Amino acid sequence: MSEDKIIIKNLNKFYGKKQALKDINLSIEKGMFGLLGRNGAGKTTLMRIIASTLTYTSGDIDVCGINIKNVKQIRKNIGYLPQDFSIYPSMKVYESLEYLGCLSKISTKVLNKRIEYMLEKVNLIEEKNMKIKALSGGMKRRLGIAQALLHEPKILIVDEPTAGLDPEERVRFRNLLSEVSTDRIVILSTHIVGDIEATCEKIGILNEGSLLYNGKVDDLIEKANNKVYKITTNKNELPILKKKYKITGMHTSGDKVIVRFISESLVTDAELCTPNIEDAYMFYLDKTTSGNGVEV
Ligand SMILES: Nc1ncnc2c1ncn2[C@@H]1O[C@H](COP(=O)(O)OP(=O)(O)OP(=O)(O)O)[C@@H](O)[C@H]1O
Repeated sequence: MSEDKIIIKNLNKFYGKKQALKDINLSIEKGMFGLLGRNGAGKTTLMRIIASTLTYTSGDIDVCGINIKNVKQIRKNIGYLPQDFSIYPSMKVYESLEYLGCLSKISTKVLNKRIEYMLEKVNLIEEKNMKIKALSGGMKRRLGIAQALLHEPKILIVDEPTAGLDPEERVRFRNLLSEVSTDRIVILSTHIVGDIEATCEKIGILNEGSLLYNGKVDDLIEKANNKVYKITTNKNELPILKKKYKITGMHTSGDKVIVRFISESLVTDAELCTPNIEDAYMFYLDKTTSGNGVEV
């Protein structure tokens, strides 16, 4: 049903002469959807257009049965955590949510209950009287999720949320996103492949404004089957390997270097490995942008 989906048709976006999105066709359903791409691929542009904070040049978008032109209705249905989320540093956590809730015209009676509920959910109840400037980076991101969900939207859009977080906070944040995606659409935009692997069943890969891949993570990984190898070598041999293959990982141990790489043809003196999403992403990006094409 279109009430549960975001449907994007022939979407184009120009900034002056620069085309940031090229004829995007995409359908996003309930659950976590990962939007992956290099810096400048067009992720933020797409996120902001869906969140109705940026206009598009041509095409059409339907957000849970509402046309994108109906900005007021769209905003009621969307919670957005931008890449550069910031709020008055001298405000306290609870106070800031009260302030944002008032701006969203949530009645005071409902608002206090929602704030308590959201602070529990994002694990910030003990910090509710702390000033925002005293929060850690991870806490600030979690507060960002609380503010984005305060008006109970059907869709949550999160742009590059884990940059700069320590490993424990990153895992905690990812788990929070997975939890909130059980009853809504969550779009996670990132260039960190590990964030996607841990949370998303479906992904889209953007490159220079074009959607290169749209489908299941497992199907993408399948494409790199029998193409990922591991070899133990020494530092002198490294430049030769780098010239010959696409390197996806390197681990130094004393004089030895263990190199993980992609090869389309059989490499008899290296060990074949099970691909992970990072290998598959590198393989797919390389194939589809080198002009050789990839079997789909
Ligand atoms: N306001 C703007 N004016 C002109 N060009 C822009 C503007 N905003 C973005 N662009 C360009 O559009 C392209 C897509 O940018 P966008 O920020 O959407 O990419 P991104 O995938 O989110 O990158 P990042 O991961 O670095 O945030 C880039 O080439 C960028 O330079």
